[in-house]
Amino acid sequence: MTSASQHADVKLIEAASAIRERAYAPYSSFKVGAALYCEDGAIHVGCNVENAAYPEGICAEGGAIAAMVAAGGRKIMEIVVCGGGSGPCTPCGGCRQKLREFGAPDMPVYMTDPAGQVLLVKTLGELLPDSFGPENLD
Ligand SMILES: O=c1ccn([C@H]2C[C@H](O)[C@@H](CO)O2)c(=O)[nH]1
Ligand SMILES: [Zn+2]
Repeated sequence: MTSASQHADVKLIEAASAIRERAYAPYSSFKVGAALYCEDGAIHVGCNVENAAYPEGICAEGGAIAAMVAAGGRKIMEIVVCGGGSGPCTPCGGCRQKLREFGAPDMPVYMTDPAGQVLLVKTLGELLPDSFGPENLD
Protein backbone atom coordinates (compact mmCIF):
# COMPACT_ATOMS: atom_id res chain seq x y z
CA MET A 1 0.00 0.00 0.00
CA THR A 2 1.50 3.31 -1.05
CA SER A 3 1.13 6.37 1.16
CA ALA A 4 -1.12 9.20 0.03
CA SER A 5 0.29 12.56 -1.06
CA GLN A 6 0.99 15.04 1.73
CA HIS A 7 -0.85 17.76 -0.16
CA ALA A 8 -4.56 18.04 0.43
CA ASP A 9 -6.68 20.34 -1.69
CA VAL A 10 -6.84 23.83 -0.14
CA LYS A 11 -10.56 24.23 -0.81
CA LEU A 12 -11.28 20.94 0.92
CA ILE A 13 -9.16 21.88 3.94
CA GLU A 14 -10.93 25.24 4.22
CA ALA A 15 -14.33 23.55 4.02
CA ALA A 16 -13.43 21.10 6.80
CA SER A 17 -12.00 23.85 9.01
CA ALA A 18 -15.07 26.08 8.48
CA ILE A 19 -17.66 23.39 9.17
CA ARG A 20 -15.78 22.38 12.32
CA GLU A 21 -16.86 25.72 13.80
CA ARG A 22 -20.49 24.58 13.53
CA ALA A 23 -19.92 21.36 15.46
CA TYR A 24 -22.25 20.73 18.40
CA ALA A 25 -19.95 19.24 21.02
CA PRO A 26 -21.07 20.51 24.46
CA TYR A 27 -20.15 17.23 26.20
CA SER A 28 -16.68 16.50 24.86
CA SER A 29 -15.78 20.06 23.77
CA PHE A 30 -14.01 18.26 20.94
CA LYS A 31 -15.14 19.82 17.69
CA VAL A 32 -14.56 17.97 14.42
CA GLY A 33 -15.24 18.95 10.83
CA ALA A 34 -15.03 16.75 7.76
CA ALA A 35 -15.10 17.62 4.07
CA LEU A 36 -14.97 15.18 1.20
CA TYR A 37 -14.71 15.29 -2.56
CA CYS A 38 -17.27 13.21 -4.35
CA GLU A 39 -16.55 11.65 -7.76
CA ASP A 40 -18.47 14.46 -9.51
CA GLY A 41 -16.27 17.13 -7.89
CA ALA A 42 -18.83 18.26 -5.33
CA ILE A 43 -17.70 18.95 -1.78
CA HIS A 44 -19.83 17.59 1.06
CA VAL A 45 -19.28 18.52 4.69
CA GLY A 46 -20.25 17.31 8.14
CA CYS A 47 -19.53 18.11 11.78
CA ASN A 48 -19.99 16.12 14.94
CA VAL A 49 -23.39 16.44 16.60
CA GLU A 50 -23.43 15.21 20.20
CA ASN A 51 -26.45 14.30 22.29
CA ALA A 52 -27.37 14.28 25.99
CA ALA A 53 -27.87 10.55 25.46
CA TYR A 54 -24.16 10.21 24.75
CA PRO A 55 -24.13 7.18 22.40
CA GLU A 56 -26.54 8.96 20.07
CA GLY A 57 -23.92 11.47 18.99
CA ILE A 58 -22.74 11.34 15.41
CA CYS A 59 -19.27 11.91 13.96
CA ALA A 60 -18.28 14.54 11.44
CA GLU A 61 -17.32 11.93 8.85
CA GLY A 62 -20.71 10.24 9.09
CA GLY A 63 -22.44 13.57 8.54
CA ALA A 64 -20.38 14.29 5.43
CA ILE A 65 -21.10 10.81 4.06
CA ALA A 66 -24.83 11.25 4.69
CA ALA A 67 -24.79 14.62 2.89
CA MET A 68 -23.01 13.06 -0.09
CA VAL A 69 -25.47 10.19 -0.35
CA ALA A 70 -28.46 12.53 0.03
CA ALA A 71 -27.08 14.55 -2.90
CA GLY A 72 -26.84 11.41 -5.04
CA GLY A 73 -23.10 10.79 -4.63
CA ARG A 74 -21.71 7.30 -4.24
CA LYS A 75 -17.91 7.60 -4.37
CA ILE A 76 -15.50 9.47 -2.08
CA MET A 77 -12.24 10.55 -3.73
CA GLU A 78 -10.57 12.08 -0.67
CA ILE A 79 -11.53 13.40 2.76
CA VAL A 80 -10.17 15.95 5.21
CA VAL A 81 -10.86 15.48 8.93
CA CYS A 82 -10.23 18.64 10.94
CA GLY A 83 -9.98 18.02 14.68
CA GLY A 84 -9.18 20.07 17.71
CA GLY A 85 -6.84 18.05 19.88
CA SER A 86 -3.09 18.28 20.14
CA GLY A 87 -2.62 15.55 17.54
CA PRO A 88 -4.39 14.37 14.40
CA CYS A 89 -8.06 13.42 14.68
CA THR A 90 -8.00 9.91 13.31
CA PRO A 91 -11.42 8.55 12.28
CA CYS A 92 -13.01 6.20 14.79
CA GLY A 93 -13.48 2.54 13.90
CA GLY A 94 -17.10 3.00 12.94
CA CYS A 95 -16.26 5.86 10.58
CA ARG A 96 -13.47 3.87 8.96
CA GLN A 97 -16.02 1.23 8.04
CA LYS A 98 -18.50 3.86 6.82
CA LEU A 99 -15.79 5.40 4.64
CA ARG A 100 -14.98 1.94 3.28
CA GLU A 101 -18.46 1.65 1.86
CA PHE A 102 -17.84 4.58 -0.51
CA GLY A 103 -14.06 4.84 -0.76
CA ALA A 104 -11.32 2.71 -2.33
CA PRO A 105 -8.39 1.42 -0.26
CA ASP A 106 -6.10 4.05 -1.87
CA MET A 107 -8.38 6.96 -0.92
CA PRO A 108 -6.39 9.58 1.01
CA VAL A 109 -7.54 10.65 4.48
CA TYR A 110 -5.99 13.97 5.49
CA MET A 111 -6.04 14.88 9.17
CA THR A 112 -5.53 18.53 10.08
CA ASP A 113 -5.48 20.84 13.08
CA PRO A 114 -8.19 23.54 13.41
CA ALA A 115 -6.17 25.95 11.27
CA GLY A 116 -5.93 23.40 8.46
CA GLN A 117 -2.34 22.31 8.94
CA VAL A 118 -1.98 18.73 7.73
CA LEU A 119 -0.75 16.60 10.64
CA LEU A 120 -1.13 13.11 9.20
CA VAL A 121 -2.06 11.49 5.90
CA LYS A 122 -3.08 7.87 5.54
CA THR A 123 -4.89 5.88 2.92
CA LEU A 124 -8.15 4.25 3.89
CA GLY A 125 -6.44 0.90 3.36
CA GLU A 126 -3.83 1.82 5.93
CA LEU A 127 -6.50 2.86 8.41
CA LEU A 128 -8.62 -0.22 7.79
CA PRO A 129 -6.53 -3.10 6.45
CA ASP A 130 -8.07 -6.35 5.23
CA SER A 131 -11.44 -4.64 5.34
CA PHE A 132 -14.85 -6.03 4.56
CA GLY A 133 -16.59 -4.06 1.81
CA PRO A 134 -19.39 -4.29 -0.73
CA GLU A 135 -17.31 -6.55 -3.01
CA ASN A 136 -17.18 -9.19 -0.31
CA LEU A 137 -20.90 -9.75 -0.82
CA ASP A 138 -20.51 -10.47 -4.57
O1 LIG B 1 -12.83 11.20 13.75
C1 LIG B 1 -13.59 11.60 14.65
C2 LIG B 1 -13.33 11.38 16.01
C3 LIG B 1 -14.21 11.88 16.94
N1 LIG B 1 -15.32 12.57 16.54
C4 LIG B 1 -16.23 13.14 17.54
C5 LIG B 1 -17.13 12.19 18.25
C6 LIG B 1 -17.41 12.95 19.53
O2 LIG B 1 -18.47 13.89 19.32
C7 LIG B 1 -16.14 13.73 19.77
C8 LIG B 1 -15.23 13.11 20.82
O3 LIG B 1 -14.99 11.78 20.53
O4 LIG B 1 -15.47 13.79 18.53
C9 LIG B 1 -15.59 12.79 15.21
O5 LIG B 1 -16.58 13.42 14.84
N2 LIG B 1 -14.72 12.26 14.31
ZN1 LIG C 1 -16.57 8.22 13.94
